[in-house]
Amino acid sequence: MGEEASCDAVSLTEAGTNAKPVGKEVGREPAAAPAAAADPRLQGISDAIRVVPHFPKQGIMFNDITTLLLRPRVFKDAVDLFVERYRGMGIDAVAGIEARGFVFGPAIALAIGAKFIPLRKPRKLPESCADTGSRKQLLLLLLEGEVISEKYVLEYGTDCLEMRVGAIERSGERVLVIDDLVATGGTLCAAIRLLERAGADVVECACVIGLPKFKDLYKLNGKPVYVLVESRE
Ligand SMILES: O=P(O)(O)OC[C@H]1O[C@H](OP(=O)(O)OP(=O)(O)O)[C@H](O)[C@@H]1O
Ligand SMILES: Nc1ncnc2[nH]cnc12
Repeated sequence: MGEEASCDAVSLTEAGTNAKPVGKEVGREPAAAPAAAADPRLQGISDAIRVVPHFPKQGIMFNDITTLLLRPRVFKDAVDLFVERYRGMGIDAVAGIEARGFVFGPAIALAIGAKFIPLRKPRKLPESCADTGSRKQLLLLLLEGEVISEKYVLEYGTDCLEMRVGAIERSGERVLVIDDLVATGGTLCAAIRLLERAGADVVECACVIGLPKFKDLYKLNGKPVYVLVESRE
């Protein structure tokens, strides 16, 4: 198992406001100027996201990606931008966060030749249960099917993510975490903690959208977050 992650989402009271660059890492300085920064596909992606005020709670500007999904050209552009960045980086697995990370993660995983690991909301993953076979077979089955959980706080509530430990098949597998959006970073923190507990090496987190008011405020155990566009709120 990996070391305990030092991972903190921001508290909502720390949030300020910020500008709106695109196609870049947040949460740590990029090693080089982002190649995607001037990519014309980014404007189309930004334009295709609907911003809904006061959903699901008063004061939240909700970034809705379902409008982007209705435009296949733009949807493909978003997937392609990630594929172009991560192809050839020796990524073994793409871990997608339920639910919206499941929309982008599998397409990216298939295109870069990686396996897909679903990080699920509570009580969706079956734990192994066996009443036949040898003691050794039973033990292996239970270990392989073990499900681990991490609770977290996000922009508008609390939740929990779960993963099957056996999805990481050898220590040090290189994993990319995918979601549609990073706000406080609470969800990504929980994802990193789960993967590291299972022995993975989390290379980077990648989201279509970043909320600028939270960037630079969260610590994700030193892991960078790459976002395509910043919210227009
Ligand atoms: O950075 P954070 O403050 O943690 O927030 C980001 C998370 O919030 C949204 O998911 P949500 O929990 O609403 O779940 P859903 O995708 O099932 O709607 C979004 O898809 C991210 O997973
Ligand atoms: N503002 C927001 N829009 C969409 N999803 C979110 N998850 C957390 N904050 C969000």
